[in-house]
Amino acid sequence: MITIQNVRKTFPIKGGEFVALGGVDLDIADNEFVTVVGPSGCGKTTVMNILAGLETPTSGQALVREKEITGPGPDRGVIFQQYALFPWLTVRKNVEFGLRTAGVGRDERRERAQHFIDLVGLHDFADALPRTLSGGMKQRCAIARAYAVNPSILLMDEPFGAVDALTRVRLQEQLLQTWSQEKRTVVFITHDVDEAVFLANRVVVMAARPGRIVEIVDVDLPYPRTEELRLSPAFTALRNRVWSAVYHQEPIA
Ligand SMILES: Nc1ncnc2c1ncn2[C@@H]1O[C@H](COP(=O)(O)OP(=O)(O)OP(=O)(O)O)[C@@H](O)[C@H]1O
Repeated sequence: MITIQNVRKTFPIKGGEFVALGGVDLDIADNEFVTVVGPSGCGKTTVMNILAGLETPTSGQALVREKEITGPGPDRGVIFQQYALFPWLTVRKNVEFGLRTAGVGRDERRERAQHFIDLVGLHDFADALPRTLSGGMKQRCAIARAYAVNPSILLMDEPFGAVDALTRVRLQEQLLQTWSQEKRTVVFITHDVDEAVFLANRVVVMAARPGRIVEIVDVDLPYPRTEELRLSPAFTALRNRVWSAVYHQEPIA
């Protein structure tokens, strides 16, 4: 369970302070898939950085299982838009990396890495170097690497932002397949309204100046989410609702 309680975050700027988050409250249940969508600068990455333990709130609290987040930890895996793979290591070695750091023995490392490499569909590329992989494959490798250390929470900041539209759709389906087999709590940031609705149990819509939550939309659609579902009236209705919440935000005085 993640609890965000009245979190404010300000940054000093010339002549005062900039309010990046002006009081954010959110509870996320274990194994829930939450997406966060909103215009540029509304504070999505700031929320993520606070959950990752890379930033601290100016006031308010962020907690995991009732314990205040005080820094990064193995209970939270972070996946960014840039792949952040080690270019000199093969897929397998990249996935094993965190396990090695955690002191997991060789055989178990192998086994766990192989499990997640298979799960993200990179079986045939386990011994390939990142530069020989497509963008989508690199991102699947990053997902396998995050999963391998067995965090209960995955924090994903625009992970599919750098790939083409078709690959993006495939990656969404792949991620949901992985998640349905290995449930984790996922907080997933995106600019893409379709992606936000397709993936989530709940879509959190944020607005800027100050960064805040303006609406939370329950996505009451069954998993597995399929292409057919993506084209259904129920999906379109939810997508339109989220779209309106994002793009028809009242400018505030
Ligand atoms: N270190 C900092 N110093 C000053 N301002 C900052 C700092 N970090 C973030 N901000 C400001 O806080 C606001 C929120 O930034 P954040 O990166 O969280 O937004 P975002 O919603 O993730 O945006 P985008 O979608 O463009 O990535 C922005 O206006 C940004 O300029």
